[in-house]
Amino acid sequence: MVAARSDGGPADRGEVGRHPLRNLWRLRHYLRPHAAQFGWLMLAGLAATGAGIAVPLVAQQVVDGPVARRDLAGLYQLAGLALLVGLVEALLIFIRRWVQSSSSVAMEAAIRDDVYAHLQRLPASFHDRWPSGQLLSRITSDLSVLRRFLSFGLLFLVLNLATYLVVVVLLIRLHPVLGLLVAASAAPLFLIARRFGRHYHTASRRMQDQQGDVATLVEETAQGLRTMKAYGRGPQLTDRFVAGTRALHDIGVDKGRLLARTSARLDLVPNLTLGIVLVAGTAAVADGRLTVGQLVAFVSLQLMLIWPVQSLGWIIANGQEAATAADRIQEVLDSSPAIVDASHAVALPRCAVRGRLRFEGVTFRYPGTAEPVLRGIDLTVEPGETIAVVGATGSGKSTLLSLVPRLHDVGAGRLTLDGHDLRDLRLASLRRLVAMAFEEPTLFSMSVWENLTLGRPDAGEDEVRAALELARAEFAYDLPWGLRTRLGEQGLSLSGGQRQRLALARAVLVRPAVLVLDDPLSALDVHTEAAVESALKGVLRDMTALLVAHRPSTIGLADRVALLEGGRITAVGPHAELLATVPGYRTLLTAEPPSAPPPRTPAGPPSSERPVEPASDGCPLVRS
Ligand SMILES: Nc1ncnc2c1ncn2[C@@H]1O[C@H](COP(=O)(O)OP(=O)(O)OP(=O)(O)O)[C@@H](O)[C@H]1O
Repeated sequence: MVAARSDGGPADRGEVGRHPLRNLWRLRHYLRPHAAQFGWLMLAGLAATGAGIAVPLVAQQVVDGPVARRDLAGLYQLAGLALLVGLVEALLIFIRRWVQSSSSVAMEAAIRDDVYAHLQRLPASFHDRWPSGQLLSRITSDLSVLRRFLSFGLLFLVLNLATYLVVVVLLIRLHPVLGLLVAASAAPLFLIARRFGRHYHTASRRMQDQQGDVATLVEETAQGLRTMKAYGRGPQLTDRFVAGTRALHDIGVDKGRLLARTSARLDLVPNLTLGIVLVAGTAAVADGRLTVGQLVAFVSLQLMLIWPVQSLGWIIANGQEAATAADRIQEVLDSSPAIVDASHAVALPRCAVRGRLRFEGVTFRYPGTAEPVLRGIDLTVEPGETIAVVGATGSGKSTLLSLVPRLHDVGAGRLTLDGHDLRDLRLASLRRLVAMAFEEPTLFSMSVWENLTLGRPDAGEDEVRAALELARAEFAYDLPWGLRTRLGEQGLSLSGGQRQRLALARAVLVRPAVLVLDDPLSALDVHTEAAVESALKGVLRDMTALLVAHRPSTIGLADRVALLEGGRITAVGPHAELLATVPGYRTLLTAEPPSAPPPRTPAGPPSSERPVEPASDGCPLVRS
């Protein structure tokens, strides 16, 4: 089973039982556009219920009238009436179903669209914490649960309550004492239902969370299939999956048994009252206090309560699942998109931007972590200048770059473009001015053309061709359908280097004011890398660029280098100067060891006498 997390992610699962219906109620505005349709379907439902209730009353008239008097003509009349009532009921049920299917599906689609749009607004830090399987299960299965509740649960809750009330009133009118007895049977039903609702809410939350965890496992396995196969970890992953599905199975069985126990208890109540009514009713007929027709009507009406009571368990279960689904959906909708446009934010036209990028005392810490990753960063990238950010693994290079398109916001200090604090610019405008290419590029399962023009949907064929040439990505024309070729999920049908080149072409195509390149050439062979670099040189001349580089050849593209050590910039200057004057930089770029190696201990045992310890597979490991 996937472990629960407590970092503000999806597994902060302590909400169960506090206000079970609050979040369901908060979704009511989705009903508003369909209020008229719902009104009609409730009306049709109530009318159909009324027609159903009328049938026993007609039966009473038949028994006490034509049957008692042996009046065949009267019998035909009442039978015709009963038939008409039955037809009207069938027609109303058809209308209700017709209306309900379209409105509930429309509501489901509206909520789904909003959740998806919200997911796009949420910052990168949200997606860092939430497993995608949890999001997937919320946007698919939880919404289906809600739809089922809106189309069946809610409707039958209202119809069954209405049936119960009307029937009880009619029963009291037919025989006050027996009618009140039936009315009183609502008390144990209420207690059973309340207890069931509480337990079932907890069980459905566990079930729906577990479904999300299992979806995450499936998604991880699909994405990491190559790694899994390469390491032969299939059986271990299968074990994790089986444990997850077993947990799902166990919770499902618990839920099923809870529902079965409750249904049995709920069933017992109307059957017991029916038994009492039959005995007492027959005695009343014998005493002449009740006619045979009235008894037939009483029993028929009482039988009409069996289904509402029997279905009560299912309706509560459906309601609780919907409440849980609403909780889970609201958890996503309630996550605030921390990075949004300020009310005073302005848009900068591309032609008005020179591209002076300045970090002023920038500090950044990831949410939920104690230590800042970047501290007091001061760096200016002049218009048209290229700065390479160089640093050891984990020193904060990617984090630094991610602040430029505001994938994350600075904690302290500020980042400016031509003197404008980035937080004073409209996000859409900023992201048109800044283009980014990552080391691990994401391509979408759409055509190569659509992937390339993601940031410039209006780009013409010549511009796309130029961008592809610059990124040495002309191979795209040789794909089976050229640029119309649809890429597999995440572009995995291409090699790593091909993906990187397409992503680079995509970034360049935007003609940004600031180009941010997070080691985007790492997967290229030396010849392709050299070709891309020589082409990039020309492009970088016209724009401000910040690039993460590890290899001296890529660093060669930069006018200056900023050395990032432990989240601080410790040196800035031309590559040759840093190489000559900064030992830390030299160490990073050359094979030179960080400091003089410790002298070999003369007394140390020869290698053949070094301690040997067994590894987990039983083979010896030499500790050096
Ligand atoms: N989403 C995140 N949440 C919490 N910590 C993170 C997150 N992303 C990165 N970090 C931490 O921030 C630090 C800097 O990471 P970053 O990816 O910026 O380093 P880097 O210099 O780009 O490394 P590399 O050269 O290996 O790509 C690391 O210690 C990393 O563990």
